[in-house]
Amino acid sequence: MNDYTKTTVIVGLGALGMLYASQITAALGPDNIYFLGDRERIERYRQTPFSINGKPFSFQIEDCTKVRPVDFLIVAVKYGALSSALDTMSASVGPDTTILSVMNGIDSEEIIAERFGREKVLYCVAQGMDAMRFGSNLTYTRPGTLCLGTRTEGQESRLRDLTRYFDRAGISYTVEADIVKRLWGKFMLNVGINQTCMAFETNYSGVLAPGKPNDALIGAMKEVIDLSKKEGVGLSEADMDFYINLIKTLSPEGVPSMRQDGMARRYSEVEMFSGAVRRLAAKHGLPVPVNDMLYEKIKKIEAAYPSLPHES
Ligand SMILES: NC(=O)C1=CN([C@@H]2O[C@H](COP(=O)(O)OP(=O)(O)OC[C@H]3O[C@@H](n4cnc5c(N)ncnc54)[C@H](OP(=O)(O)O)[C@@H]3O)[C@@H](O)[C@H]2O)C=CC1
Ligand SMILES: CC(C)(CO)C(=O)C(=O)O
Repeated sequence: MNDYTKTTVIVGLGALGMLYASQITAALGPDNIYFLGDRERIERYRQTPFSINGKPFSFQIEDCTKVRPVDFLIVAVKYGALSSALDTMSASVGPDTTILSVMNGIDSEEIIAERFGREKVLYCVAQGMDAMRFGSNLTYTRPGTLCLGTRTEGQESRLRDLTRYFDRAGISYTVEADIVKRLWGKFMLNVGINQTCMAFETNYSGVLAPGKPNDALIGAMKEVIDLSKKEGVGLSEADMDFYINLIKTLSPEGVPSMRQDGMARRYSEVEMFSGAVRRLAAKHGLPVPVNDMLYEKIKKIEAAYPSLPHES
């Protein structure tokens, strides 16, 4: 089978799902890429006009119960939806399927590996994109990069197959020597920027300027540096500066995915960020007051949502 006929399936028709589907379709055509849905989603999506940068976006969607195992599977849902996504994707996973999670946080790969087998899961960190989804409309100017790596012996050929496919699909990637450090570096950024933008209801310029949000950004990231040392990962302030500089390359009016959730009154990934920091910090007896403050602020915002919103 050549790389043009490899089949890719995406779980999560949101910001990143649309971003990668459109890139793959533009390079390789629409035939071998589709989204997975249950009956309700398929019906709902058929009645919804989707767009990317103002242009209509069309896509294939298949009933998740009626599909066969595929070559590549991209998991692109929010943290709260991961457990349902595992059910959605189960018929698409066979012994040769390679699974990639573009989710933020430090544990989605572990959760997926527990269900489907660790040999199938390559590690991935999605960074540098300025994707913003409001409703069914995605805008972006920077598609970012997927940082890839392995943590299980014997995955070299899976990684080689994937990078060959990405070369043809025009998806930017790097292969990381230390994927755990990369995962934690991005986690540190999200714990800072995503939570601060949501908690203070602001955008990148509001967080980067001197003031309380900026203090929270730096404080929350420094707590992750301390935690990373306890966990044997060893992030440094140089890593923090690298990630803050990355945010400075994005549009000052832009907002991260978590603030997009807040604006749409969707429950956020707070458990994947300060929730995880607090759980790990408790294990080490490490105080994390900035993350405690952000956690409480975000929970309070969510508690004031008018009614249970739909996930999208
Ligand atoms: N947006 C960004 O710029 C970046 C995001 N990330 C991370 O990537 C992950 C995805 O984020 P993002 O793309 O923004 O998320 P979105 O909220 O834009 O999209 C997630 C989509 O998943 C769908 N979904 C939920 N459950 C299921 C299911 N069981 N089966 C099929 N579809 C499902 C939802 O659709 P429905 O409406 O039908 O429920 C929703 O549209 C997150 O972990 C985020 O932190 C990482 C880097 C950048
Ligand atoms: C920090 C950022 C914007 C990186 O692209 C991100 O990961 C997010 O929006 O969740």
